[in-house]
Amino acid sequence: HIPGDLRARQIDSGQLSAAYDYIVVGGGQSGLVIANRLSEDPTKTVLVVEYGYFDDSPAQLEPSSATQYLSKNLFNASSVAQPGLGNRQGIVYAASVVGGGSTVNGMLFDRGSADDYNNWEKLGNPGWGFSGLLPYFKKSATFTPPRADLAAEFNITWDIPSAWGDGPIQATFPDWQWPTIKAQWAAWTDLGVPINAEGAGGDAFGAYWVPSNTDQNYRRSYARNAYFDPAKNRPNLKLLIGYRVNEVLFTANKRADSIKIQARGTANGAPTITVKAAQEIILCAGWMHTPQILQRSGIGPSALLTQAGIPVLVDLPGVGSNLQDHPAIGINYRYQTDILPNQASLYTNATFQAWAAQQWAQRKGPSSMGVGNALATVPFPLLSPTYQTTIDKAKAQNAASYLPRTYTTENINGFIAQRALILDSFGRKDNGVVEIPFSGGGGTSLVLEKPLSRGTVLLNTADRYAEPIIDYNCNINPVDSDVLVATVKFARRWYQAPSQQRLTPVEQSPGTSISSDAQIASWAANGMTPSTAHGCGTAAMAPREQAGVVSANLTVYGVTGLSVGDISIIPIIPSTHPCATVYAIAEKAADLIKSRYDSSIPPAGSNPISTTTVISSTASSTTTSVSPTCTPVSKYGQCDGQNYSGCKICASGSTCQYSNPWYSQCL
Ligand SMILES: Cc1cc2nc3c(=O)[nH]c(=O)nc-3n(C[C@H](O)[C@H](O)[C@H](O)COP(=O)(O)OP(=O)(O)OC[C@H]3O[C@@H](n4cnc5c(N)ncnc54)[C@H](O)[C@@H]3O)c2cc1C
Repeated sequence: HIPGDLRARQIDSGQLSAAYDYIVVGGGQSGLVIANRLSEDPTKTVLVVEYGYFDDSPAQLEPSSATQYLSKNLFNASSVAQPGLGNRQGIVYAASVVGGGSTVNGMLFDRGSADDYNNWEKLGNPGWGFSGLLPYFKKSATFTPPRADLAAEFNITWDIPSAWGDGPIQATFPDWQWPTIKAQWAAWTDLGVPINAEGAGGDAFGAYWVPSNTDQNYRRSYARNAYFDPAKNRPNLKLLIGYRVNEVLFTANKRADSIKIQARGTANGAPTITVKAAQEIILCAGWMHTPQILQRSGIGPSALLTQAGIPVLVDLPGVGSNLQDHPAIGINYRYQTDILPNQASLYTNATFQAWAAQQWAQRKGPSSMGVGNALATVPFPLLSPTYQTTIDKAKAQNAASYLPRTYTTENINGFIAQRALILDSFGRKDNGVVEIPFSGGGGTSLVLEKPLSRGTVLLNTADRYAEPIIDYNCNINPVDSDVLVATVKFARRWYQAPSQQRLTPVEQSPGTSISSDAQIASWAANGMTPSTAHGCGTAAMAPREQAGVVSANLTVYGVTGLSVGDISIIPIIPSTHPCATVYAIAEKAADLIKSRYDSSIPPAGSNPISTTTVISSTASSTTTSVSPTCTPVSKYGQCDGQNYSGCKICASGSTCQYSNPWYSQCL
């Protein structure tokens, strides 16, 4: 169900204007933030083109959605076999729904440490240190404290002045915590891990509480309902869904002129529509597709483009390199003398279950929890007595030996510059190398926060419109394995710390038979995931000679009128779940874009699409058309689904709505 007011802003292809002042490619998390901010000025027109559809299911707003990751809202892709993981293929998470990752994610709403962002600045990006980003963190989010008795019982802490502002995204703590977590908190202190009162103000190291991005009724607060819906009365903001942006087209002097779009689900080579941008095109298609669109448009590593038969507009070796994520592995203990109630009580104890259901009917109790609200982000010196040996080993490495074979000198130099900063952070006590989330249960994840392995997202040269070839290159640098081995040993100490003993923890996995470093490393390689859905870095903000794709003002090197505003610009992955950081990036991007508004360019106006002048593509020779490609389906007709081969464009006044994999309907 789409409310009428929403429909008014949502357009179908027949309602497109020939040109807009700004075009945002991707109506995901960052795209909707940027579109909102740019359309605050009613004289500027903004078009957002999004491949996905709306997810209008109320269930998607519930805390339980935090772990659902519905495939209908994700791209269907996996990585190539990973030699560092016993040749297993890796899972790939990239959202394809209005609101993007913010619509589907786990709602754990944290930030990196100040040192993480300061590294971005030190890499050659003025204004991107923590002090430069903090105003944008504050501009994007509002924090509401939990109820006082819960905060007092669990010692939940926060510090509003240092971290929070009055932005559209709502953050708070759920109405519940599991009692066992108290012993777990105490165990950090047993091990000398500092407890920080607030992580979001730059102190995201040690152990700290993390709110969820929900409103006070524990409903998801995300890009769509916080940034897009409130803009409903703006006639200058338009969203086209169910369309894929194929390429950006350029004028002879390399100014981004327009985008070429194609209805979702139509065959490769099917007719396309071209829409012009007067001021700027902003790529917000996420870590997987922003580099792919650049590559298809002739901006990327020249060897790859040549292989794909794409004329090279700008040779930028950084496009699609520098892929980073947070690899992780689960560790599991059973508490033999568990405290009641615990997480299992929700399934095993009918009385508790009934009470929880009754509580949730009033939006209270355990069901208000998502994935949990406490993290330990452990600095290397606290994790392992041999941390300096690992740092020395990394410093002595020949960087190129562990980087993908496709990396050029620029890519290698970029990594060497990153490595110097990362290894400094390895030695610090105010930044963590590993994350251990805890919520009272016996199992947890051990998450590598600062991997040295780097991957790639490269165009499928045989079919540029197929999903790109993703290679995490995970666990290839042996230093990553060393850090993970140290983490497993440290996690065992945490479970065995005095404060946890009254729970009588018994190790289930990896199990006590896995004891030597080599055994732990092999267990990890065979079990770890290369991704915790934190893909980033594939159009990095860095100096061009270090394989940067965008400058510190987010414009793409070698062309004008084109920028990137999404997670791809992250040069070095921070020790945090990235959602809050993406909001800050997008808020800052919007300010940068506004500040370079070129008043000498005539406003785009609102001429209908039929007057569009088609600019020939430097990237591809597929035919371009400005009229709908088939007879639009009338309201209530089928418009998509497996084995459906009819027209996928809905008649004016209705849009194609997903019902299930077999059926979408014009509504
Ligand atoms: C399953 C999952 C769980 C996560 N859990 C957490 C969490 O608990 N905490 C946290 O902090 N972070 C989490 N994240 C990460 C966070 O949500 C993402 O990093 C963030 O949303 C990325 O924002 P983005 O704007 O860069 O990209 P996205 O939000 O992914 O937006 C990209 C958009 O572009 C569209 N698009 C792609 N290609 C094209 C094209 N060719 N044409 C038109 N449109 C296109 C896509 O459909 C998508 O909507 C999670 C992510 C996922 C996927």
